[in-house]
Amino acid sequence: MVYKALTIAGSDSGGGAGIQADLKTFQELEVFGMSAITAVTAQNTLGVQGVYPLPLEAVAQQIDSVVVDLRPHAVKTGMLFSSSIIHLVASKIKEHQLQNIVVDPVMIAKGGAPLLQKEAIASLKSELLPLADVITPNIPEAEVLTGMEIRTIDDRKEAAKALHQLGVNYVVMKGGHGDGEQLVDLLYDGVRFYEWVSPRIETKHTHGTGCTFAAAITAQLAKGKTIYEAVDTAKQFIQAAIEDELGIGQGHGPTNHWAFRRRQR
Ligand SMILES: Nc1ncnc2c1ncn2[C@@H]1O[C@H](COP(=O)(O)OP(=O)(O)O)[C@@H](O)[C@H]1O
Ligand SMILES: Cc1ncc(COP(=O)(O)O)c(N)n1
Repeated sequence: MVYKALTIAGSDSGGGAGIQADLKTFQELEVFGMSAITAVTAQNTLGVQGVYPLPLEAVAQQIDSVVVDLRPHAVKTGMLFSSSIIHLVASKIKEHQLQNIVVDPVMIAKGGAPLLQKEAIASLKSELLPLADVITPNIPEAEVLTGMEIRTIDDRKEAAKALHQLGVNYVVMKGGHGDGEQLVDLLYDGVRFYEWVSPRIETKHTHGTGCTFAAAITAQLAKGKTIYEAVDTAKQFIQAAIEDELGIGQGHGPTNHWAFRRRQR
């Protein structure tokens, strides 16, 4: 059986985040990766130098081309940029009855460049989240989506419940932006919370961690793993990718997408 996953996201010319991170991660986890590009960014480890959204027709056609011929077992969304792209992606998910939808609600790049227009947040909540099986916000994204201030682990749990109420089946709240030496990632399935606690790795090379983590979850769901198993593997994948740093670029470098595979030997 060949498992297939589609990423609908922005291109990162620097290769560490976006479409490039997703495809590399799918490949490392032995899932055939396909893409529909929403926007092209000129980007490197120092920041985002340019953002060029594609015409809606181009985004629609890429999704149609992939789905009619190569139907994916799971779909990840990343940088969607505008409310019109979000509306389009939501309608394509419905039209093609796509399954295992993982929404990474990308809003800003690590350096602060906006990857989602402010006015698009309402469409993200009302149109895309009700179709999502999984959402993978970091803490600032969860704050924007819920309007809540998140300080404690209990705050995170309240926010996860609020996101679940928007129609998402599984909320995976990433803990990279919390403080302290321990990092806590949470999974909420509407009934129970599951926690992954790990030591914070001291490094500036975390460009693309969110994309890579969500892509690993998507790949595992494409293979039919449960959400718990998928998050568990994604956690090991991102831990290895951050630990075995490549140290390339002058700024915030990419993670190491082949580290997890090498550790399996
Ligand atoms: N310094 C770090 N050490 C270990 N794990 C990290 C570190 N930074 C992020 N992670 C992990 O990487 C994933 C992405 O986290 P986060 O930084 O919160 O998301 P984003 O990249 O979207 O801002 C999470 O699983 C998080 O726990
Ligand atoms: C095209 C694109 N998509 C997403 C991100 C977010 O990256 P990060 O995972 O570092 O927050 C990015 N920098 N560029």
